[in-house]
Amino acid sequence: MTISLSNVRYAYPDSPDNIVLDIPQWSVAAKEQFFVHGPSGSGKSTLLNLLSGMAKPLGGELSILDQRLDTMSPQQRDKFRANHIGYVFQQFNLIPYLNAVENIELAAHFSPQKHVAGLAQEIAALLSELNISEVDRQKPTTHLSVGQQQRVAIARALINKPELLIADEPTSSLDEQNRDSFMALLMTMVTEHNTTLVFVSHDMSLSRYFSRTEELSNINRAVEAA
Ligand SMILES: Nc1ncnc2c1ncn2[C@@H]1O[C@H](COP(=O)(O)OP(=O)(O)OP(=O)(O)O)[C@@H](O)[C@H]1O
Repeated sequence: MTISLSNVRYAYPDSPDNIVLDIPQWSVAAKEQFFVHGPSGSGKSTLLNLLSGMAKPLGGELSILDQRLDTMSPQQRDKFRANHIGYVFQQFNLIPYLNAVENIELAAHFSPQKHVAGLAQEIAALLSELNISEVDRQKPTTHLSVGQQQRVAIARALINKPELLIADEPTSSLDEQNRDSFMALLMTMVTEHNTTLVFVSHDMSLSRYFSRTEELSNINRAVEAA
């Protein structure tokens, strides 16, 4: 299993009585493309924070790639994330004044052992695969179209060859056409790279792209109690 949760509970430190997540059992197999659906405030981003090691469960067992995140120190979780997990965010979070290559180099910097042979060639290959021209690679990313920024964000998420890719509503600010092309490209890339994908959104229409779909309320007991 790429992801395995058992009796995982979480509350934010400033509201310890408000249990946001209480997940008895949940798992995602390697190379699965998993869609987690839920309304605003249901805990989707919180779940992703736990999976990526940015937050630590209050209790229970949380394993990613057969390693227990819940017993790691914050530093160990940071290192684990850099080495094994890619992230695509809602607003892509590219650094606007850096160009595409520099944005990707920065991500690669946090996982140096994955790039023993030619980082520049790896970036060039990925950007070619994603159809970002030589000229566009040199522009600050604010000067790129939304569609181009999406593709740079995918390249940045994949440069460290993560076994697990996490996507947090990356289509929420896109029009229908951009959304469809982003989804098609994302699915092609994760299939080609044998990446496990966990994608959260409130937009149920996206479920058609995925091999598995789950309502967060079906795995999270805290929702019923709320
Ligand atoms: N930093 C925080 N401190 C305290 N409570 C928080 C914090 N972040 C989120 N919450 C609470 O946790 C619950 C789940 O929030 P979360 O952001 O995970 O939901 P979501 O499903 O991702 O929502 P959205 O679709 O609107 O992004 C909400 O009740 C929210 O108020």
